[in-house]
Amino acid sequence: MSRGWFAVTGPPVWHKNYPVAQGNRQSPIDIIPHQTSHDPGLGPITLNYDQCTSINITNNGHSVVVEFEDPDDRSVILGGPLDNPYRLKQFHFHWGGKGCHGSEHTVSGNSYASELHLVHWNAVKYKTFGEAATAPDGLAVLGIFLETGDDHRWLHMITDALYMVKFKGSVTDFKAFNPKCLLPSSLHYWTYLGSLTTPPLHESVIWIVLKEPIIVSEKQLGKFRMLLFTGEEEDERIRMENNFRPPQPLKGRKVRSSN
Ligand SMILES: NS(=O)(=O)c1ccc(C(=O)NCC(F)(F)F)cc1
Ligand SMILES: [Zn+2]
Repeated sequence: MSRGWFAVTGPPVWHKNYPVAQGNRQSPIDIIPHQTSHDPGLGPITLNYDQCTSINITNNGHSVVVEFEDPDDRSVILGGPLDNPYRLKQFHFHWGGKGCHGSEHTVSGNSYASELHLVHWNAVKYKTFGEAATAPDGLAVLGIFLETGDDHRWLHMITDALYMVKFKGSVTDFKAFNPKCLLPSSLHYWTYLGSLTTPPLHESVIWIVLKEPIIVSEKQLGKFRMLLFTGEEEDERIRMENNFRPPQPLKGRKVRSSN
């Protein structure tokens, strides 16, 4: 079947401009639960999001992103594999085409319908997000799988805003949204050292992937597919879908399990 636009301009050709695409700690990966090591020293993660300040929602041509104010430690992730608190910067999603799965990480070769990434940065050791994004312990991304089933009671707050950011480069206000409403009931996780999954693919991410997916409806997921990869001024309208990178070689890395 014809590989989509993202598959032609996307992952298979990234290594030409970003040789790190073939590096030793690339993401995503296939997580094989029984091959992960349970590390009793690995504590629980804590998400202090109650004082978070969301700013806007934007279509950056790769995904739809909700950005947060990060002038202080008002909203952080801490604990687990992290030595410092990491500040919430943004969250975004990856998804498939109609009926196709679209998560980035897979579990025993199985992919989920979609994957939510909450991106945090180490403001203790680095002065800016940009600096942290190039450091080996600069970022911590919390990955949450989305599985289709009933409507998610809060996801409509995001999907209702998507028509405002249909075109690449569009942005609209998105205040007072707390992503805590998008978490599953369990915070049990797998963790490993990896990278950004889109160019420049910096190997700067401590990945924390939750084991329990959240449930959203096919209808809600379908609204993400009305977004476009292309800008308002472009002739060709290319639907934003299948914006996920496939799993990358583990290269001997250990995946640890919280329990
Ligand atoms: N899909 S992901 O791995 O969570 C992911 C998270 C963040 C970024 C990002 O900020 N790129 C811009 C930067 F940092 F300047 F390179 C890209 C991908
Ligand atoms: Zn992502």
